Amino acid sequence: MNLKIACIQYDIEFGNPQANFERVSKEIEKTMSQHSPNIIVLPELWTTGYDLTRLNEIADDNGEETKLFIKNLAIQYAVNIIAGSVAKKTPEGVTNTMFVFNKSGEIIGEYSKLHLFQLMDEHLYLQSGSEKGFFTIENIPASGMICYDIRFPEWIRAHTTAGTEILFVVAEWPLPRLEHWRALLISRAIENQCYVVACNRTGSDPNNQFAGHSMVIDPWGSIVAEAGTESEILISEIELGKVQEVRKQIPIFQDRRPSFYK
Ligand SMILES: O=C(O)CCC(=O)C(=O)O
Repeated sequence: MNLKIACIQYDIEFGNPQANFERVSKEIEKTMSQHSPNIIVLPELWTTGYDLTRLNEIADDNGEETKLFIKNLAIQYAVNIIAGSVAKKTPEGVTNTMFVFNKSGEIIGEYSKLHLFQLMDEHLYLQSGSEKGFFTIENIPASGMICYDIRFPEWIRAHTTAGTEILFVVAEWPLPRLEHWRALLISRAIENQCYVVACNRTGSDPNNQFAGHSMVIDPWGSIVAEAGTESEILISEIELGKVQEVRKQIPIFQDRRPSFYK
């Protein structure tokens, strides 16, 4: 089975959800008319950016506005959407949360970032999630990860030992650590023998310049597609059969010795 995937990497407007909703609506319209993918992926915190000090004002109450907006687009274009992540206001605080919609507009996944990134003050303004990132998309077991999560191979392993074949990563990854981004994503694909589909943002905010370089990597670790540092729609086609092929050729999931890893 082949799937066409579009990662929409763009320059998020700092602290301006309305402008970002409008931008994403136009980008999805363009993506669908030019490429008709099966799945669209957006970056991390795409409604607000890292405007953390104003989250109380601009975070989305229980994610309701985002969910309605994405649901309508998914139905209108009959497309699955990994809706990056957004600042979701809950009674316990604000989480950095991914919503996943299928092409009928049903919500099929929700994941809140587990590892908060202290270098960008996330721990001061955000609450960590506590659930795994599993969902099933087009009958394929998949998982969502958010940015800093990719530095924790044990977290990702907890998803791939349970069957994940595609790892969707959404990010606001800064340019000075571009080579970490590339190396970590390629490593996660090789060691887990899964597809990695990673969507990063471009541009800058008052504190950081971001790397772009959204990437799609196959289970052998080969790069299927990679964007540059500017805004673009990165299109790729993935062949799901490759996951089982690679897992058969080098059977790491059978050869693991977890009793020695404690
Ligand atoms: O780990 C890194 O270097 C970047 C992480 C990050 O920017 C984030 O989690 O938002």
